[in-house]
Amino acid sequence: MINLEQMDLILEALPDPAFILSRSGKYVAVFGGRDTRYYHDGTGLIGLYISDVIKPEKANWFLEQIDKALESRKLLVEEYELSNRDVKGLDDDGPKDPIWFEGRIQALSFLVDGEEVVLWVASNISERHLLEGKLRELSDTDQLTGLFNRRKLEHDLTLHYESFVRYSLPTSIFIFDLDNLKKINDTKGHLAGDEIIQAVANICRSAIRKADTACRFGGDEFVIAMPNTGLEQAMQLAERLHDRFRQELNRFSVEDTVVTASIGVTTMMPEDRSYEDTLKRADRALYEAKSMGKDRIVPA
Ligand SMILES: Nc1nc2c(ncn2[C@@H]2O[C@H](COP(=O)(O)OP(=O)(O)OP(=O)(O)O)[C@@H](O)[C@H]2O)c(=O)[nH]1
Repeated sequence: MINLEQMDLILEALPDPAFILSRSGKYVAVFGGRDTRYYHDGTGLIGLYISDVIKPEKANWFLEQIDKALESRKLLVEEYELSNRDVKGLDDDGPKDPIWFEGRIQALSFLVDGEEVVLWVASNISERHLLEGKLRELSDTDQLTGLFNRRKLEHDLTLHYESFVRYSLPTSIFIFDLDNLKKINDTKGHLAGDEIIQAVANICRSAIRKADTACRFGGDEFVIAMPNTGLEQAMQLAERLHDRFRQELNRFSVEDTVVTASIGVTTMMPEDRSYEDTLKRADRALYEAKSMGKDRIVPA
């Protein structure tokens, strides 16, 4: 049998800190989480209230989670970021960078000073969080150019289409395809072609706003999605981009062959049943630009 003294030692040896918190946010007790490579010592918080030590917005979030766990009586699992600078009264020993925590919050079946309480176990998941972020970035990114890939474009367009349906916020789209890349590949080699594709990506990156999604759609085809942008404004941006391609891709010319871009431009319209309809219209405009002799912009 484990005696009370041993129970205390077990609680102190818990790898992750376990807080007992009251409904009003009082730190009633803190156990475990003693390794300063992972955690700051939380014992100085005992007797204080969350709202005394954490800024109001974050403190409110903590209080809401306590409420939720007390109401549901079920295990609540939440991820959050916190640094020792966010919490008054913690000492400097412990990780310097903000920590990502997974909080596991469970209502307890007794009162402390007449108040309901929860057990809040806070596990440091910073490494996992970082890895997840890197994986997300990799799965959204085109390797050659660093632009977004088709998967990310489709994700963003789904959200933009919802905004369009709900709030009539228009999203415009360019779809463009390089002209004559095959000739450069065939005469100067595939690496020269890669360099052109990268140069195009750099131009796109420097021309777009933060909210826009520039994506390599495949091969020598690119798409830019611009939320909150109508057709007229999109046409102006397309002209500007097209001019820059003309100026900056000139240096890759081979004999009389110049790499240019054919661009189809459109915007979401009420008859579009999904973002795919918008993309298809832009693609038809691109096809028209190609068949009219390339190196031009066609709106649809
Ligand atoms: N170097 C390089 N070439 C690529 C890459 N992806 C696609 N291409 C080439 O891009 C060309 C695309 O085909 P097309 O669009 O028919 O070729 P194009 O000469 O641009 O023809 P037009 O669009 O009609 O002007 C093919 O030659 C592909 O091999 C890539 O990642 N690197």
